[in-house]
Amino acid sequence: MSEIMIKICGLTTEDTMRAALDAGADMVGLVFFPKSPRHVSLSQACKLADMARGRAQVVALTVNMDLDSLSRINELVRPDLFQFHGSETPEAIAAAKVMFGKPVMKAVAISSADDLEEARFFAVVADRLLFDAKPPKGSDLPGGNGVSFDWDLLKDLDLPKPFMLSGGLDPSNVAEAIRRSGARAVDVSSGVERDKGVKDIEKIKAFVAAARSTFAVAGE
Ligand SMILES: O=C(O)c1ccccc1NCC(=O)[C@H](O)[C@H](O)COP(=O)(O)O
Repeated sequence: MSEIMIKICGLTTEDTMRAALDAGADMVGLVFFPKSPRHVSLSQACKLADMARGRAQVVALTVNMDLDSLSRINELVRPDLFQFHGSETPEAIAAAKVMFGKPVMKAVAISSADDLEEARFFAVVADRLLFDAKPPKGSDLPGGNGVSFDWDLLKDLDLPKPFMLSGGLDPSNVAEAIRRSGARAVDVSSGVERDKGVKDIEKIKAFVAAARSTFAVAGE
């Protein structure tokens, strides 16, 4: 496995999925949230997941979804892990983990050091945490808003589970974000798009290259 883990989230087309896989993404995210411009139907998701299987981990991203709907995604799409990006409780996350027997990642919205305390509750049940910025006021989306938070807050963070950094990353700032936060895993959506919900192949390649080269420089 690469030394920096890279997730490209919100892929909706075969071309952009192929670009993410060819660029060497470790994880690819499929969004199941109808309000999102990146929402995929179950049939689209099955096709995209089949392309990725064996090349990258397929992440099913959901927001406050009930167990029946999660089960349908699990059976049909067969993701490698679930990402919960809503206000799911630790109990709901634990229930899904037991039911599906798969790793789960919980998104935690950060705007100040106090928010990191919430992460400690989720670190008990989730396999990984994903730190994202709080959504701007009035946003319909709990994530994928292209907004960043103070990366320095994560420096020297002592948690029993690994974390992934997300929120407002792009090819031009991912290097600095990795250096300042100490993250060993990064996630991007808007920062590799040319329009809201429309991924850009060149930006995907540039993001993966920038994240990987940063780790090599930082590790010297
Ligand atoms: O991407 C979405 O549309 C989305 C919708 C609902 C919940 C979460 C969503 N995305 C979450 C992600 O994993 C994003 O990659 C993460 O929030 C970073 O997004 P961005 O700031 O746009 O890179």
